[in-house]
Amino acid sequence: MTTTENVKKVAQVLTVAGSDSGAGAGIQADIKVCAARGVYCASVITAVTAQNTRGVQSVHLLPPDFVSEQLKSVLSDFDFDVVKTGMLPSPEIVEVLLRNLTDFPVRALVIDPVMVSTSGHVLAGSSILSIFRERLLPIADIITPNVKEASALLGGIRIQTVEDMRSAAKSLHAMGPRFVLVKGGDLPDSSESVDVYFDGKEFHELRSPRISTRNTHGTGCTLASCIAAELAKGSSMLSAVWVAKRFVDDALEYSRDIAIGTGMQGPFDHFFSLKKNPQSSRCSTFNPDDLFLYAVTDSRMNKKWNRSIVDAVKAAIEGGSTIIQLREKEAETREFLEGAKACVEICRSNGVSLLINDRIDIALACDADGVHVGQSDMPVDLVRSLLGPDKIIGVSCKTPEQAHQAWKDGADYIGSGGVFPTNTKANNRTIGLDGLKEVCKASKLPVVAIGGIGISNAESVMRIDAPNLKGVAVVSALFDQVCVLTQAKKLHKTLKESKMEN
Ligand SMILES: Cc1ncc(COP(=O)(O)OP(=O)(O)O)c(N)n1
Ligand SMILES: Cc1nc(C(=O)O)sc1CCOP(=O)(O)O
Ligand SMILES: [Mg+2]
Repeated sequence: MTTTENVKKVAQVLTVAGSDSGAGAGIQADIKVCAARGVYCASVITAVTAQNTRGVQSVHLLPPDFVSEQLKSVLSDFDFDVVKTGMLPSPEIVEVLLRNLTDFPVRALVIDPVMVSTSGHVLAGSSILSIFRERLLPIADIITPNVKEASALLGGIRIQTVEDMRSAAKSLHAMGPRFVLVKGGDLPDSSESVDVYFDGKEFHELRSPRISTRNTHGTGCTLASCIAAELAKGSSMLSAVWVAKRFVDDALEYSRDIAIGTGMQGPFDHFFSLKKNPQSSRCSTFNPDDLFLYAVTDSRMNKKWNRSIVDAVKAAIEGGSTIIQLREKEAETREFLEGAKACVEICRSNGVSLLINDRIDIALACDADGVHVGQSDMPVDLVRSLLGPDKIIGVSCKTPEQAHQAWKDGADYIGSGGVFPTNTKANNRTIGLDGLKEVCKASKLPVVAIGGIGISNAESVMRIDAPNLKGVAVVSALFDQVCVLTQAKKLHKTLKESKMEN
């Protein structure tokens, strides 16, 4: 028996779904992803499937009364933050779910309208469509259909383009859910995986490179459960959706070549983050192309222009910045932490990574995506051991020796400068374009150039012949300006043009 004084609240999800004997999808995937995201997951089983990596051999529906028994057991006992549904194979089972949700109201409901398995087996037929449309969708916080499921829910309309996905998302939103995510993984002929998110007012297209692997069984269940897990921890909806998309991409990337089973639909590894080796092919959320337009904030400039850190970051992202670093040299710890937490939320909602300059403590406290450290800050190997394998670590290097060490220590990227003289950082040694080239040549790591860079000279930087030079990091060119948004847009355009010319 626990007393109320010493209880520690644990984020909790309930999944109501089918069992997959191969453990790639269904209940088994849901429990794994929640565990990987640090969330407790209870399970109510609606059906038991006999399936493996070759397909679904047989499906056994549990009696609705017994599904109801399970729902009552857990809903009357646990304090769920989110209920997530997967395979709801009959109208009777949907009916008992609805009844239990009336008896035990929940805070958030994530509906993954599972209808057909990856192998093409029907898991819930057309008989469930009307109860879904009329009773379940109107109470959902988010629904996550793929294009086939979206089409079925909308009476069989054709969905073949991103434009079709947008109008499908709008029509589904009109049926009542607060948010809609139409997953475009099945769209033909695309090098990208594009998901369309609609909140009733705005659309967001969530894009990522398509990962070529046979190990995709369970991606839908994983995505929906990861959204549920992030919501349970307190994320906003858009931020939860971005985190879930990145989680699935990272898991697929890590599991690209694993071999489990002999069929065409292999499972992937939900616990990849426990296994990654910092020295080798780490596949954190870091994409080197994110270094393209790297915005570094400055507390003095924000003060001078009477701008909050949040407004500065919002404008930089809207203008096309692809990664943000909070470099608040003069901020008090408490004020910095509050600003950093708000910026983490904004960045997550826009799929942009947020790093903290120097302050490992702040990065840990606000769950930032990583840190940037210099040669006189905490050593990279120690930062890695404090932050773990998933976080992004950047390190400043002025020499080939430092660049070589950065890779050995497990950094993700190098910031190299000052390329040109700067007024932003006192007594900074300028290394010039030649110094930048030497650093790039000495390392396998991606490099971002920094120091005195702006619209007038960004092209000369991007033109140096170094494939691992990924972009420019700027402070005053964005933040010591009347309008951050306008300057970010202009710089983004200049960078894009010089990239196309290369
Ligand atoms: C992207 C990037 N590159 C270099 C730096 C400089 O870091 P550091 O040498 O630690 O100097 P301070 O920024 O702490 O003054 C950076 N911040 N970002
Ligand atoms: C923070 C920082 N680091 C540098 C380095 O050489 O490592 S130069 C620099 C300041 C960059 O500011 P601006 O874009 O205003 O010149
Ligand atoms: Mg530093």
